[in-house]
Amino acid sequence: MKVAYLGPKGTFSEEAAFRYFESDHPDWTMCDTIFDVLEAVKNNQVDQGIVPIENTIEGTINVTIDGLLSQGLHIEGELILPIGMYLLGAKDTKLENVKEIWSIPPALSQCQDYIHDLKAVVKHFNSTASAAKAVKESGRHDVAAIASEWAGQVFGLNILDRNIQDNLVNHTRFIVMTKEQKVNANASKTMLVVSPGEERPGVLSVILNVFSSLAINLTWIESRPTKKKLGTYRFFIEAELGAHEMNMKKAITILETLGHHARVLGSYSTTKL
Ligand SMILES: O=C(O)C(=O)C[C@]1(C(=O)O)C=C[C@@H](O)C=C1
Repeated sequence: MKVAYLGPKGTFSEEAAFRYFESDHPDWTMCDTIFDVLEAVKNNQVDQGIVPIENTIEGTINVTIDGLLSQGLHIEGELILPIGMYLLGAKDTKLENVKEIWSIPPALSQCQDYIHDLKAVVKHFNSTASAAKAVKESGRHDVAAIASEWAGQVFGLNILDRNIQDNLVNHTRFIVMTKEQKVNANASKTMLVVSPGEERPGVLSVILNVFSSLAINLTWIESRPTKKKLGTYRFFIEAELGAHEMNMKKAITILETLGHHARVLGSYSTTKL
């Protein structure tokens, strides 16, 4: 089995991948960007890919949910990983001399208060670990990376500060994706994307009522623009019920009867670490 994740060595995605597939011993493929992971699954270069979808502080990772649709992928599993952000610098770098902080945008957003207090400017990288690698290679003492403690060890950087995220309790939810949809009779959740049949007042509340009337609990909802016309959206809805369950099948049938388009993006269970 081949599995792709966001590299280089030392990313949070790597930790998520290693822990999720612990006993499977897959062949690993490291990709340069989150989108490249999605594309590797779509192009059959790998059997599965694991990518971040949501963080406690930063919220939704849009490249993931937009890419799920554009690449026609399915969700097979989910893992929730605790995240501690570390400020890492080259040997002899002093915290008071750090003027620039490098990392991937979701990681920078998770540490906004800290960066503001430090009055540092930010520079975007494709991952926390690629930022850590660049700090090491730069040889500079006025820059630091936000990354994991493990990335610090991989690239031989010193810890300037630890747990610098805005909220101490911080998690990122990762999803495991495949190209083909598989039926999972033990799934406890379903992710749907619902495109309203027509834009009219209260359309979202009509859609949500379908779930509440069947006593289906929703765990996540995100609206994303259709990218075709300003003010038009589709809704990602995650429900706490497997797609094989009678009530979930009913909900989908009712949504379709009401003229909405409902597509199952996956049905899966959660692994919380
Ligand atoms: O850059 C990494 O280390 C990643 O695995 C990506 C990512 C993300 O984009 O959310 C994953 C978990 C953390 O929330 C921060 C970064």
